[in-house]
Amino acid sequence: MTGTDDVLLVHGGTPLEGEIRVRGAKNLVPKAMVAALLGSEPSRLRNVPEIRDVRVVRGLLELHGVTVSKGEESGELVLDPSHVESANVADIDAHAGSSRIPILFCGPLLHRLGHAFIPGLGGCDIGGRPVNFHFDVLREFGAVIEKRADGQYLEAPQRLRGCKIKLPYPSVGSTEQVLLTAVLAEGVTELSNAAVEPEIEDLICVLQKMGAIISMDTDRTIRITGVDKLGGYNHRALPDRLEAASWASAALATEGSVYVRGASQREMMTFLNTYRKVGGEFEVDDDGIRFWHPGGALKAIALETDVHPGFQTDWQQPLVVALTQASGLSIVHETVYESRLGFTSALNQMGAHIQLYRECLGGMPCRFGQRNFLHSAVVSGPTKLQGADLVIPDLRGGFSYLIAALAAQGTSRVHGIDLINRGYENFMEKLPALGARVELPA
Ligand SMILES: CC(=O)N[C@H]1[C@@H](OP(=O)(O)OP(=O)(O)OC[C@H]2O[C@@H](n3ccc(=O)[nH]c3=O)[C@H](O)[C@@H]2O)O[C@H](CO)[C@@H](O)[C@@H]1O
Ligand SMILES: C=C(OP(=O)(O)O)C(=O)O
Repeated sequence: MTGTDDVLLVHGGTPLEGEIRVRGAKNLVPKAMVAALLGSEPSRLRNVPEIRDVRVVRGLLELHGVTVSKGEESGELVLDPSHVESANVADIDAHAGSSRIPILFCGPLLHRLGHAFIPGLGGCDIGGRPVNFHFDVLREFGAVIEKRADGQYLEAPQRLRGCKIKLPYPSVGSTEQVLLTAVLAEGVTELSNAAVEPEIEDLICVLQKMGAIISMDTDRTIRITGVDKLGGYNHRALPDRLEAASWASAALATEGSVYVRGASQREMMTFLNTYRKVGGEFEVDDDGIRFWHPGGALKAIALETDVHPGFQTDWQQPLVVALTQASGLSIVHETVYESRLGFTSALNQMGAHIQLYRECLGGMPCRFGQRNFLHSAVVSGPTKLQGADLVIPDLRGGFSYLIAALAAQGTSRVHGIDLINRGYENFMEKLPALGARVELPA
């Protein structure tokens, strides 16, 4: 989608009503695809959504000699890593800036080839997003890393060795980096202060199916005993709890009712508690969750994002739009990314009252408190929103703008909607299916 195709006209004021389906998680599927590189046999991944991050990783895997084909069922990929050693990676630069996943190729490529080249990373612009933890842990395993103008060049002069690591912060990507590297390293790796997001547990399930030996303690410690060889896996990806929560927030902000087929309660417990506190209702059944606005006033809340099992940061932006419709003052403290509240200035242009603060307004001071980042917000509501011209800043901010435009009176022009394809499967079909009045400009 380019040019005017990348603009969506949203005519607001209609509640979202109906049913949509979510498939496998954006934050698991691409990583499970990378894990296939570690195997000596083909892997089968099911419940794969058609989103851009999956296409990007597919392209990178193919460049590295992995054959990726459709399986028998819809949403199934078969990944065959038999020819990785003979791959030609001359075109890898074309993938620079496309997503954050290339950094996770380090361990698997070092094991298979003894070297790896990682082009510049992409991902959402919601903070500095350094990768220092990743390279620090890879050095602990014995990798040698050289920064070049076009990316990072890594070598493993000998087989990588298991090690004892403590992450400075429970980073999701760094935990996955350790897992994907330690499973084939020599000896035992002990990772403390690890992230324990549901997508990480699902990645551990994938690796265990391949033959890895991984145990998790209750204190964020993960122990991995390296093995000499891994096989393939057959795995159904866990559902996307982030997309599910986005549709739930859209139902609340537009005073609608949306059944999210595929949504799973277990991974959404913290979100569901918060949803209930705001005044949203939900009903869980075996196939999904229905979310709705029961009528009457929504309630203001205090919200702090955190690592799992806290309130996931990717849930924050869509829910903030619903908080503009709650009565009273809501407080939002973003503790995972230092710049994830910038999207609120456009909401203010639409009529919201959101004031940002440098101080930690949550219960606990966070890493950003003394560092001049506008990472807390006070949302005063309820406020009527008016349609506006909006430019999408990042993935969740983009979906939040769609929600705001749907909740607003009048028409909004939303620019840059292609970015939403990174993580929301078929959202252009799902919106009208829920009764949203959206159109591409003539
Ligand atoms: C593709 C994917 O799965 N993306 C998710 C992943 O991102 P990602 O894995 O990039 O996020 P991390 O958990 O690593 O980042 C968390 C915090 O750690 C910091 N940090 C991280 C690595 C590092 O080397 N140095 C460092 O300082 C980051 O700047 C950030 O402040 O987890 C985030 C937190 O749940 C989610 O918002 C993203 O949707
Ligand atoms: C921040 C996100 O993703 P990424 O890490 O891929 O940029 C997200 O999914 O909201």
